[in-house]
Amino acid sequence: MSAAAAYSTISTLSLSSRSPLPSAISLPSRSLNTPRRRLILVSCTAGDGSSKPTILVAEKLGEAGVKLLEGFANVDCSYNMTPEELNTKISLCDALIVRSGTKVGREVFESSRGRLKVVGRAGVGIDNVDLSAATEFGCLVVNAPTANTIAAAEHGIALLASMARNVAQADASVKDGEWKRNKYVGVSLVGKTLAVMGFGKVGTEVARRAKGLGMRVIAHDPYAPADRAHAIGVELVSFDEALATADFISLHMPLTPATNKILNDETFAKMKKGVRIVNVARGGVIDEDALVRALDAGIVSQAALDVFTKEPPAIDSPLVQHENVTVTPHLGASTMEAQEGVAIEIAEAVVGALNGELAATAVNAPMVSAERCSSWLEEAA
Ligand SMILES: NC(=O)C1=CN([C@@H]2O[C@H](COP(=O)(O)OP(=O)(O)OC[C@H]3O[C@@H](n4cnc5c(N)ncnc54)[C@H](O)[C@@H]3O)[C@@H](O)[C@H]2O)C=CC1
Ligand SMILES: O=C(O)C(=O)COP(=O)(O)O
Repeated sequence: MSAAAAYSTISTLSLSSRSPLPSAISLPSRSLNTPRRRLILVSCTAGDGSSKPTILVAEKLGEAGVKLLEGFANVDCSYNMTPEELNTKISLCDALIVRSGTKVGREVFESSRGRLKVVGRAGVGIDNVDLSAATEFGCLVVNAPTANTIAAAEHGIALLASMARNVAQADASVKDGEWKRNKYVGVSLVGKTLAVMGFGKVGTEVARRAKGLGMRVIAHDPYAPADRAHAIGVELVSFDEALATADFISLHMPLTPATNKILNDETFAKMKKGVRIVNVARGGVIDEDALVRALDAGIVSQAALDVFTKEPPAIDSPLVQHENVTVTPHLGASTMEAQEGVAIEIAEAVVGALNGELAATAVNAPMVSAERCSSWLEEAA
């Protein structure tokens, strides 16, 4: 199908025909009488007139994904670039693929001077991409929302169980020549209440697994339907009820202005004394200084953290060094299986978008102007 034909087909589709957008940028629900918003397509040949577009891969991507990209484009895998190197290279690229370690801020779009058409986020969270700048510069942002769900949920459960039994601390102690069986007595999971904060893809899989461990699972999510929760035996509760009831809290919401530092001095004060917290979502959803205070005060007895406001965190961070805190270096999505899946998912999304196909995982498509889109299509025709 030509790009123009594809555009005319797609422009008649409504948002409701697609899988839901990630909640971080969920669109307001539409009444039946509201005009349907149009989806937008990108179509592209190389900006320099050659037949192939150029795709810059800025962080390690699974081999199958790279191969898929190479079948369609010139692929430049340049890992560990400085921001300056990225800004220099970007003006020669039609698409950019990143994970969570690359900040794609306004200056990247400015430096691209209009050539960058697609940013692919090889994972779920798009908080490292400036979506409004992308939209302003007419660049489509796509993510890979499904392939790492299980990996993230499994890591959440791994942290939950290892925190409850002091596995990391006990391991370090034995390796130090100690044998402190009394010091590392843990707590049981069975019969305890777990509050899943953010009952989306990862949260739901964590809830299922926690039920299998004999936990009572409640969830808080302002946008999740109660019947989906009930179907797996989970009760949806208010934010305050979740805080007041939970023995364990597991965070699975995106980082947005609304969730930034959602756990803070005020909300820690509402928690059950001795609560244990797992964070496989984003560091920014917790006020990290407040968490240290809550740990020191015994409000929070333990925390297991995969993500940090600044990654990597400072080596002397009082949070990282706290004896009741277990940390991992943002490993939630890091299984062999998830990384291969994510690589394919993002490569297909980016190639599809550059080809002018419907970008099912676009996170800003409805906000890119139709005029901008039409100009790409004219260029491509
Ligand atoms: N540590 C890691 O390597 C990984 C981290 N993640 C993080 O986990 C997050 C969730 O991933 P998915 O479950 O795939 O996304 P998702 O979009 O399926 O689920 C997120 C859920 O959070 C809910 N939510 C939004 N605002 C909320 C609020 N104020 N309070 C409670 N719930 C709220 C949404 O309604 C949605 O149901 C991602 O945004 C990402 O930041 C995801 C994968 C791997
Ligand atoms: O998918 C996500 O949101 C993640 O946090 C995974 O991040 P990563 O791709 O492993 O840098």
